Amino acid sequence: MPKQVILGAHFPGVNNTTVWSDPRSGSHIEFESFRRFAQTAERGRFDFLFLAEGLALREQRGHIHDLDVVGRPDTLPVLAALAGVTEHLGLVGTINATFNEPYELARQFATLDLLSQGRAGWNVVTSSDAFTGRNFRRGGYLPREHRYARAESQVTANRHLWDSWDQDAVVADRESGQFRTGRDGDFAYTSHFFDIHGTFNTPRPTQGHPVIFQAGDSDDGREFAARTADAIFTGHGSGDDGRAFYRDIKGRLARYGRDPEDLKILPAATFIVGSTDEEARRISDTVRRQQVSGQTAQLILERIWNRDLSGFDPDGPLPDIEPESHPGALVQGRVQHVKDPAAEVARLRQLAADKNLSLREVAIEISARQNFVGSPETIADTLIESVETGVSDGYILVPHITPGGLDDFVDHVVPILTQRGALRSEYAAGSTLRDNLALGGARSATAWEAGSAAGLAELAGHELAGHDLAGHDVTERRASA
Ligand SMILES: Cc1cc2nc3c(=O)[nH]c(=O)nc-3n(C[C@H](O)[C@H](O)[C@H](O)COP(=O)(O)O)c2cc1C
Repeated sequence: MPKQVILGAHFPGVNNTTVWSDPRSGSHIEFESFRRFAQTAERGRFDFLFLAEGLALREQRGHIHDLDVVGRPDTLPVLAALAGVTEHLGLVGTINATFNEPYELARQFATLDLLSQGRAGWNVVTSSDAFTGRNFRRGGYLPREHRYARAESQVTANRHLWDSWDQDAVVADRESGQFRTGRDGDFAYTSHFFDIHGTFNTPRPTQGHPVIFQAGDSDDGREFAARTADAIFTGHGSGDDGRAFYRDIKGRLARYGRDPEDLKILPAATFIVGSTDEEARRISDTVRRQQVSGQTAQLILERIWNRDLSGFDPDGPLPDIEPESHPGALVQGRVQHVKDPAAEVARLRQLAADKNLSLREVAIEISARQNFVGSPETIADTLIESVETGVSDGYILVPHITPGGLDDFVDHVVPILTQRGALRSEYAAGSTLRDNLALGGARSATAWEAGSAAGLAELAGHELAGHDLAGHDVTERRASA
């Protein structure tokens, strides 16, 4: 039997992947789109649906990105509504750890977990810049390197809150008149970032703790995941790059007393299903042109040039001006910046010369590439092989058409995955998201903290001695915060 392929379905909302003009594309805010998408994922016996979070409308040249305006309704109400129209599907939402308070988040995720009977997951992100922070009363709160320290403290505080009630504390026995037993919701948690104590007012989540995801690629982000998360959402999804990321992350776990299976690695993946490989390739070429209009091509290259390229003809050659080395304020609200613009521009010029490409064709070439393109058999085999050979533990699929694009995968690829034994033929009765991901029971907050402390002590004595360790030195953080 092959290993099970974990499958998530990402409703992308705002994204250059999305071909909003396709007749099968629907609204990205009306509930009907989410309902249809979620029920399709459940028909395919996926593990979970996944939502990202956008806290600021991204800007380029001072203008907001058009798709942003319609694309990202608030995560938790959408997931709560979906809990009512699905039965088995996990509901994973991205919520930042920087601008929220533990008490409110613990209540929200406990409630989602209880409403959905154990299907909640939290993708913990930190967000990355003051541009996002200015929407909150704290402005550009927290230097980047301290955000993971807050995130870790945030998750730990949430775990203490979830642990404050016993699982079976509420008995509501009419005969005996006893309403509750067990622990009483008292909690106390103090760190550099929080000092909270009181009585938690929401019963323990069905899963004990909702499943914790992480997304963020720096060394601090990876260590945070190794210490704290049950799953990682990543862009490293194919070939040697995926394998290197997988090895790197799984290799960090032992230090914190964890096994490789305790943290699932789930890259984002786009797909194009055709009746043959050849047909899929043809569709893929068309989709890539749809995804990258002339104007989008200019925007994509501006992120590399860090300069206004609106005066350059998308169907003409690459701009003959040199890039600015620093991103400056041209692009706001995007997490990925090009590390060495001059080197990247040189690479693109070579690419354009080798293949005789226009500005737009270069943009198409370097972006919007679909991960899985082929017949249903080809895609199923590639997925299975990726999981068998240590590229990932599964994928979070991002259809380029929402909500209609997931049907191609569910109707054609899922039956083959099931037939090959790589995907469940039905959900196990009463299974939670944690069960479906084979994560085992939730560890207590105290057990997580002990694992982290032991690993951090070991780290401090080893290769990272002298490194900031995401600001774990409380004295230092106090001084600079
Ligand atoms: C695959 C991936 C998905 C992400 N999704 C989101 C998101 O939905 N919302 C958000 O605010 N940040 C998101 N982030 C950004 C991270 O929260 C983080 O702020 C950023 O990557 C900077 O951290 P890093 O230096 O560790 O990568 C994502 C990052 C990655 C790598």
